[in-house]
Order: sequence, then C-alpha cells, then structure tokens
Amino acid sequence: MIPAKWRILLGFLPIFVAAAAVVLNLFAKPSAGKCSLYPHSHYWIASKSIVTPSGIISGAVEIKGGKIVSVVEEDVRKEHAWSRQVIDYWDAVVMPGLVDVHAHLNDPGREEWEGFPSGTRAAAAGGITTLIDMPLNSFPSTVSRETLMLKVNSAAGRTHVDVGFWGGLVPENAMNTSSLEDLLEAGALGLKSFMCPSGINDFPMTNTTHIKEGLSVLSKYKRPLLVHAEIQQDNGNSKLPDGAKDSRSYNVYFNTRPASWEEAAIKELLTVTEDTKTGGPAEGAHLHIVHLSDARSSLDLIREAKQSGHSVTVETCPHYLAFSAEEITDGDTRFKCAPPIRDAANKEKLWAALMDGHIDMLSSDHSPSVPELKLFNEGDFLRAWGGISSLQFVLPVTWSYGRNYGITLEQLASWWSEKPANLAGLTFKGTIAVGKQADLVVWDPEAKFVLDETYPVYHKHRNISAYIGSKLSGKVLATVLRGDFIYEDGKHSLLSCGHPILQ
Ligand SMILES: NC(=O)NC(NC(N)=O)C(=O)[O-]
Ligand SMILES: [Zn+2]
Ligand SMILES: [Zn+2]
Repeated sequence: MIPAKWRILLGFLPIFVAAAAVVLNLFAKPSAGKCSLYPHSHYWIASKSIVTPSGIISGAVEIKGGKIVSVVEEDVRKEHAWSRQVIDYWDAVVMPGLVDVHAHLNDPGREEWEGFPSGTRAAAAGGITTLIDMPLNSFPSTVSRETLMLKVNSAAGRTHVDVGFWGGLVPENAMNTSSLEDLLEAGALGLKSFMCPSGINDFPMTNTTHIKEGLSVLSKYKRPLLVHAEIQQDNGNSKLPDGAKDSRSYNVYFNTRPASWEEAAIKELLTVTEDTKTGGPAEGAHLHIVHLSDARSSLDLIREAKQSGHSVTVETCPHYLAFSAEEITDGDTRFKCAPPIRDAANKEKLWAALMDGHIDMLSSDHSPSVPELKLFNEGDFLRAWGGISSLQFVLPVTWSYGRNYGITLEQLASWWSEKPANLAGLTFKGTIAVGKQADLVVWDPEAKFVLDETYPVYHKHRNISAYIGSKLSGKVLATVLRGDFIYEDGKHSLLSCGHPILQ
C-alpha cells in the first residue's frame, strides 16, 4: 500500500511531467549536430496555403516519425500552442518537396565539377528533397552493379537530400541482358541513354536496337528508360570547318543542333515505344524523353504517340522556359546546353504545351563543370562544356517566369513533385497526403530577390550558373526531409541525413 502523501504526489506527477515538458520545449534550441534544425519528431506545420492533391487548403500537416499522419483543414494553433509543436508559416506556401529526376552530380570522379555534398546542399536550399542522379559525368559512368555501388558508397553520409540513381544503357550492357539485369537488381531506378555523343568517353551512344533491348529488360522490372533524344543529321552547320565559323556566336552554336535532330530521334524512338502498348512485347516498360527543347514537330509526334497508347512521357527544363536564343549574348557560354535553347516563339509553344499537359514534368538537368571548361575568356560556344547549372533556383525560376502564363501552385506541385516521383517509382514521395514521407518545401511566392554576389549559392561554382544576375520571385523559407528540417532561413542542419534510394 502506497502511503497517502505519496499517492497525492503521484497524482500530481502527470502535471509535473507536462510542466517540465513545457519548460524544456520553451528552451529547446535547434539541436545542432542532428539531422534537423528542430527537435520535434511529432509536430504540425500550419499555413493558409497547403498544396494537396485535392486542392489548396488552409490548415496543417501533422508529421510524426518522418511521415505525414494527417492533413487537416483546421486551425491547430490554439490546440497545440502550449507544446510549441506547431510551426506556423502563416501565408507562406507549403508544397511537397521537389523531386528532380535529372541532375548530374559527377561524384565520384569529377567532384571538382560538383559533388554530393555541394550539389545536395544546393538542392536543400532550393526546396528539392529528392534527386535522381544521372549515370554520366561521374567517373566511372554508372553502367554496372559495381559502378552503381561506387556511387552509393560515395553518396553514403554525404547527401543533404535523398538521392536515387539512374543506370546507364550503353551498347555493351544493352547486348548483355544479365549485366543489365544485374544493374537493375542492384537498385538502379531505371536507365538512361543517349542517341548522340554524350561528351563523356565512357558513356557511348545507343542506337534503336540497343534501346529496344533495354526496353525489353525494363518491362520485367516496370522501370523507365530516359533518353537524350537528338540524332546527328547532316543539316546542322557542324560540317563547316572550324575556321569558317564565329565560334563566339550563339547563333552559330544554335544552328549546329537544329530542331530536326530532336525530331529525328523522337521519330525513331516512337517506332520502338509501340512495344510498350498494352499487350505489346515491352508492356510495363516506359520511355521518358528528357529535356525537350523543340516545341514544334517533336512535340506533335509525342502527343500522337501518347494518344495511341504508347507509354511515353516528356520533361522540359526551366532554362528552355526562361531564356530564348535572341537574348543570349555571344560568348556567354553559361547558356550552352544540348539541345540548345531555341527562339522566343518556340519558348511560347513550350509554355503552352506545359500548361496543356502535353509536357508532363520539369527537371533541372543541372550539369555543371569546372569554370575553366566553360571557356569564358574565349567565349567559344563550339568548344565550351554544354550544361546549365541551376539546381538551387528551379522553383523560383519556374514560378517567376510561369506567373506570366498564369501557372497555379497545383501545377507546380504536379510538374516538380508528383509526376517526377511517379516516373522514378517513388510511391512514398511526391504529394502531401497521409502515409507519405514528410518531404516539404515552404516558400514565399511574393518574396523578391536578386541573385547577386551576396546571395548564398551552394553550387560548387556560382559563376557558371546562367541565373546569376537574375531578379527572381519565390523564396524558399524551409525544406523538410522525412520530417527533418534540413534547411531554414539560410541555415542547414549540421548532419547530412539524406538516404540513398535503391529500388
Ligand atoms: N554530359 C552531359 O551532362 N550532358 C548534358 N548536357 C547538356 N544538357 O547540355 C545532357 O544532359 O545532355
Ligand atoms: Zn542530355
Ligand atoms: Zn543531363
């Protein structure tokens, strides 16, 4: 029998515990050294603008153990205020974290171009919570189980966001089913190939036969093939001897890779994607065309193929939507990429296709190099490295330019989170819904900023980014990865707690 005075004291115990919890919470500081800037594992994020699959709501997202456990259209602030478990963002937008299915992090092997630590820090600061890394520009290229393991080992404990990996489809493994299966069994989320030279020696291009083989293996795994769709034609002016061209001229570069290269590649691809139709020999496989630039005939072909049941999707990138050939200054090789940024009328058509749903999603195609390879002194468009560096800015860029076309927050979430997560088979990410991982970006659509010398940039080489000097609106306030605040207001959590994602 417990003496009466102890029983009275025990009766007060829950009150003591609650009071202690309140005091501890009041003095809780961001816990340095951990994965999150906040100590909570069960909390609510409140806002008047939460982007869910069923529309924008005013309310709160309840997060517990890294997952979304409820999404409520109620004011939870009063109910939970005492515990300081509500983080209130008022008018800021809460969206699913971005899933970037096309980034070149070049690690291991070319870390001086960009590595997992710098690339994923930039991603976190930009509201991207998941990156799928491309199999080329690192060394060696990711074309086998062994080379995938090099990637995974290099990423371990060094990424601020979750990172998945595409494997490379190259002639050698395309003709060797067991090696391709081995790469997929090891966890590659899908494959990627080039129909023109990739610029990387150990990543040779594939032809239609290789692509057909790849799709047939992928159909068993129900994973996608991503293709860089350009086929070299004789109609570019690349045949001119170098001396006859002003290599500083953007127009000269632009004309070396005309839209007919994209069109030719897509025409060929669509002969193979017949097989992906329901009942076809490669049913279950899916073809995804990366970084579409030509919004004319290439897009018409894709639209028709989709209508006749091919399993095909297409992405474009913010640089094709933000810039036009007419605005690019000669010698400014920051804007060199392949396929090239085309004329302003083409850009308008890209926007129209995106708004109509004919372009399914967006990706960064962040493809940096060391500044020396951009040949800024010579301004040589023909010899400079092709690739735009943009990872940290894709959300404000899409928003700033897209506002003029009337884009909605729901569209942003679909293009940047839901559709890319589906492409990569990440059923546990991509939307704000009960049961999903709590990957979120909180951002202020009205905040304006200039990307000048003072702006913190986490890419390895800020001067190669095509966006430096731009005025943008839409500022990322906080990024949440599986419930952890990995970024808020210029601060990153001290530990890099991103996970590798293997299928
Ligand atoms: N080797 C590359 O990173 N190439 C990339 N380069 C671009 N887009 O200019 C690409 O995705 O094709
Ligand atoms: Zn490409
Ligand atoms: Zn790329």
